[in-house]
Amino acid sequence: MYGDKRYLLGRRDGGSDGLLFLGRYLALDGSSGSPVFLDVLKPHAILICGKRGYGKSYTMGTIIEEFARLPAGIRNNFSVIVVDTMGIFTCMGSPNLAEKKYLESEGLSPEGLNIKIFAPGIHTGRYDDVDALTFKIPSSSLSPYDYCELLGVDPLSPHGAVLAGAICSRNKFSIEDLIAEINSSDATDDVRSSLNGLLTMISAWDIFSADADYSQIMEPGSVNIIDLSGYGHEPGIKSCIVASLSRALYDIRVEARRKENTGYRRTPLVWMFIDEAHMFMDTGAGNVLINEWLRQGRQPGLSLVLATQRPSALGRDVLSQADMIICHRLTLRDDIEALEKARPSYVKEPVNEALSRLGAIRGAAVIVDDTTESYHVVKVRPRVSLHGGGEPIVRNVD
Ligand SMILES: Nc1ncnc2c1ncn2[C@@H]1O[C@H](COP(=O)(O)OP(=O)(O)OP(=O)(O)O)[C@@H](O)[C@H]1O
Repeated sequence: MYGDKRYLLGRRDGGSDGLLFLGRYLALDGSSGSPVFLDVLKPHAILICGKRGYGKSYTMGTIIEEFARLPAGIRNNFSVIVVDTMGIFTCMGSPNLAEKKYLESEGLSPEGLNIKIFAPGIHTGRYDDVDALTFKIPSSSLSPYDYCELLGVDPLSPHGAVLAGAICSRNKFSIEDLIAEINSSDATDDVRSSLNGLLTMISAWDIFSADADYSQIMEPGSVNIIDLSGYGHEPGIKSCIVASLSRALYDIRVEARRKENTGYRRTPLVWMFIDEAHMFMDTGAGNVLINEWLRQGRQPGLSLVLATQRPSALGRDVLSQADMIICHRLTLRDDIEALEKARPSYVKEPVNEALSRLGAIRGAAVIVDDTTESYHVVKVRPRVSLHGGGEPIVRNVD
């Protein structure tokens, strides 16, 4: 189906195991050429960027699909976790029937994938045809600083001090335990009542639990979509969830890695996908993602795929730590300059020239691969499962 010649990104030595089919080489005349594959035998940090509507989340979905389609022997090494801020990956359980012909031209056919969808308790009833599982984070997985950020409280204020005291007085707690602890403290009435109100508000978000853990999303071979789109107007809670998740998964994998040195792998390697990643970079979540996942994630086997419309908002660290950048059409000067500053010496062409080769083709991307020290122009393959990110189409309803 793929022919003889192929391009393998993210791996120097060949081999046919652990490959994701990403798409095909895109020639200047728009015709497609040899297939392009991504390695998953080693951990990777991948940044997908591009202007609105040119294929970031589609490409992310294609990579997720390829994990779901890996043979079980390889797939069971991984747990795939998708932080879905807009609820656009939740329809991957349905086939992409609209692209049947296009898929057939690639030797593929429409296919709904075996995915698990998680959502906060108050949002699990939003799905027509799937039973979403309830997602909770352990209340104790957030630091006093995270809580202060979430509640808009200055950590150095009396409110911050009382809150930190209540959090640090127990190893495991529910939000109700924190409220009780604060009510029985010798804080002033003013501090007690405002913390009470704020904690009651976050308790209503139905996401915290004293007993939650992440075992459900760490099943070998599983593809887990965590739909946070119900928290549309509360970016603070989304970043707390990402902070909790990324910190806990880091700890789980560091612990597992120690045991793997002497024995069998019981805890899967993690590939975490985060769309709209710029939302998280200036928060506690961004610290964990940059310092623990991007800088130290290789050894514990953590791979991160970030997508953003605004690479300039991610900061230099993210651009320099990514070992692969998949860049769809970009037109904002700030974003092009940010990538230009991070351009490795083996990319001979200035970024704006390389990007001009893409034209306005949706799904076309320049891929810079640090492992093979090369860059390529690729058209990402069509999706076999339904993509939820397209614009709604206006129809004449007369
Ligand atoms: N590789 C591709 N093959 C075919 N169509 C594609 C491809 N990539 C993108 N498209 C088309 O472009 C549309 C927009 O892509 P996508 O939803 O990924 O945009 P985006 O870059 O994530 O935008 P936003 O920033 O608004 O989320 C898709 O709905 C799809 O119709």
